[in-house]
Amino acid sequence: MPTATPSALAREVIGPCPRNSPPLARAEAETLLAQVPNWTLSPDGTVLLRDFTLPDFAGAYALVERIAALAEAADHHPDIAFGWGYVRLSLQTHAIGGLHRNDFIMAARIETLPH
Ligand SMILES: C[C@H](O)[C@H](O)[C@H]1CNC2=NC(N)=NC(=O)C2=N1
Repeated sequence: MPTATPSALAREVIGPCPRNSPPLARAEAETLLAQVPNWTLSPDGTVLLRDFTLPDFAGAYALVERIAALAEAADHHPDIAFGWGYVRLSLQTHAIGGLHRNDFIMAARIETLPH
């Protein structure tokens, strides 16, 4: 269960997102998606998605705890669903109802967690 070295994207600062910022256009989101290859875009291009498979419920719960701690530290929070053997994440910047660079930074940070 090695911890990945943070990518350049993961080391960027998650800054404030003014409510009038335009969400990323689909083409911009797809360019950033190349830097978080385990993630996908929702069909409408407004949400970043990631599924993890874990060995059991305890493994899923432990990963949720690590993600929650990271999210609190960054003040940027994915929606999380989990159960026996899985964790499902959705990331969006609620303030703008779409994707911001912050979502991709958070996704890249989540990739550094052991799982
Ligand atoms: C006040 C606080 O900084 C904001 O509500 C933050 C908290 N976490 C957040 N998380 C996400 N995913 N989107 C947001 O817009 C958001 N806003």
